Amino acid sequence: MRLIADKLSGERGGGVIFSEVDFALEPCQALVVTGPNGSGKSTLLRIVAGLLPPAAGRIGLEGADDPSVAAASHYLGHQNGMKTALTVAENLRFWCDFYGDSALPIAEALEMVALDGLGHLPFAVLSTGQKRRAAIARLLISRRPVWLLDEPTSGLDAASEMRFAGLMREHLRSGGIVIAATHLALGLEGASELRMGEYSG
Ligand SMILES: Nc1ncnc2c1ncn2[C@@H]1O[C@H](COP(=O)(O)OP(=O)(O)OP(=O)(O)O)[C@@H](O)[C@H]1O
Repeated sequence: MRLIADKLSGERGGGVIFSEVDFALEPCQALVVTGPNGSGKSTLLRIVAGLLPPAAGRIGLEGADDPSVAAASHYLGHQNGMKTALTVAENLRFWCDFYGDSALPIAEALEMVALDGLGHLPFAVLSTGQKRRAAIARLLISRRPVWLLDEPTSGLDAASEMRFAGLMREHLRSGGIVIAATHLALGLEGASELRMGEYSG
């Protein structure tokens, strides 16, 4: 399997944000997307995830049964994607049913993000960093080879950042692919970097 972006352009509100972006990623490889505010990192991730159409170019998986990245990916955006009125465990159960492929029991996923014992709480009462950790647990409950992460460590304390770096490394070791947009170091040695913001029209 190979994830290929070929001459991708992204538009927002009718204006071109970036153009001619190319990359190719194989299992065990990571791409860190950097660049100033507004340079198009989130737009690029949303295009890769299939949430926005590219203005031009192509994104897809070569050598997979389904060439769409959407079916093979977890997308963690700025929003955590959780219902505030449901408990943490109920939210994860929803996502597990949605993905339809249980990789790790919910209790174990919560342990991996150090939220064990908090699954019964309404998502709304968690702290900011705890909410982000619950959203990260969503990546663990079902196996999807491509992780698309937008500022994944936003709100995390140092211990949680280190724990999450370990989870990303484990995902890569087991043949996964990571694309992460970030302003912060993620602890992914050997990742390629795509620097946005050099588009001049
Ligand atoms: N729905 C929209 N309509 C018009 N313009 C938009 C829309 N969404 C985003 N933009 C613009 O597109 C540009 C790229 O935004 P994007 O969120 O992709 O940048 P970013 O690199 O992720 O920024 P940050 O580092 O602040 O998260 C920005 O100038 C933004 O204002």
